[in-house]
Amino acid sequence: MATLTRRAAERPSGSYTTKLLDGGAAAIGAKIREEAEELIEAAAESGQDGRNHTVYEAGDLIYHTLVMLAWRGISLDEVAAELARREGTSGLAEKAARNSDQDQSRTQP
Ligand SMILES: N=c1c2ncn([C@@H]3O[C@H](COP(=O)(O)OP(=O)(O)OP(=O)(O)O)[C@@H](O)[C@H]3O)c2ncn1[C@@H]1O[C@H](COP(=O)(O)O)[C@@H](O)[C@H]1O
Repeated sequence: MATLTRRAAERPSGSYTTKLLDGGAAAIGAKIREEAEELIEAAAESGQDGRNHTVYEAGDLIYHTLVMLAWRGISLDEVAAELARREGTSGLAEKAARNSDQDQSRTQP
């Protein structure tokens, strides 16, 4: 992440990360979408080869996600704080609370 933050500030030529950063959210987002698809496909593959492939594609997806954060000037600490804020709240409970908030705002004038 420190390397990617430096790339975002300095934009050296000959860097793949610089090329992505210069393409902005659209270019980085397209790679994230592509790598997410590849991760899903790899995870469905069986055996040790499928496992290794999944690790490889997860690395690609995480790298491109980190590039998006660097492009937005967001640190990993900020994401860690968001995850810490969620700690202990089940996704099901969080979703139920959100749906109940939406129902209330629909019934209130
Ligand atoms: N961790 C990574 C990393 N993971 C994946 N990739 C690149 O992400 C791309 C993945 O895209 P694909 O698999 O689709 O490969 P491709 O078809 O060649 O890619 P496209 O031309 O279609 O974009 C490949 O070019 C990989 O080399 C990465 N590139 C860089 N890093 C890290 O970022 C650092 C800085 O890299 P540079 O900015 O390029 O010097 C490196 O030292 C690494 O630590």
